[in-house]
Amino acid sequence: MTREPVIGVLALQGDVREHLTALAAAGAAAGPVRRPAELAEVDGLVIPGGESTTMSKLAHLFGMMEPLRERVAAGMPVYGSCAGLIMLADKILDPRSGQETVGGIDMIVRRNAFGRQNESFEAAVEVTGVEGGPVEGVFIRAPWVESTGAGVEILAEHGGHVVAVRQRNALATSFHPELTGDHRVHRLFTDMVRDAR
Ligand SMILES: NC(=O)CC[C@H](N)C(=O)O
Repeated sequence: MTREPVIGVLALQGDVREHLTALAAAGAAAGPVRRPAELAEVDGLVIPGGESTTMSKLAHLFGMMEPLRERVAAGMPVYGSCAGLIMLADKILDPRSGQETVGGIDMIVRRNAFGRQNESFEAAVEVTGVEGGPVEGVFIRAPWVESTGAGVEILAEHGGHVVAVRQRNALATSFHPELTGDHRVHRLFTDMVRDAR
């Protein structure tokens, strides 16, 4: 018997509850992760949207930065949306001073690239690997991917900018599928976690 995959949501800051709901709808057992011991228990992890500068600070404070780096480097499936995408970038073009990332995707990202809070928008985005038509992309002070290394698969673009990528075990989107009630991206990630076990 195979149990359902256990997927954590990094719960230091950001829209944790929405991801937990989407993961449950996608068929995963989902729970919040704040401590290294909780991280050790999960098969995969979502890093939510929020504010990457704050999340980075809290990850240090909670002793999570190194454990996160280790597990991502060891192949744990991980999905980051918006601020989570920034956390998975090997490099930020315009980091706040002292801002660090977990890394895992060979890309350079630009924070707040699509504009400020009041320039947030929604757009239909065709995502490679997501069947059944475009997803409704919710972009809130969203980053874009400025450049990618050779091992990075580009899954989606919007307005000529890369907004979804995958490299090995790491998936990331500039937008927030957890806010739409469409669980196809979470299902894609849940399948990645299932395949990795
Ligand atoms: N909605 C979001 O996650 C915004 C991300 C935010 N601009 C950051 O730099 O972290």
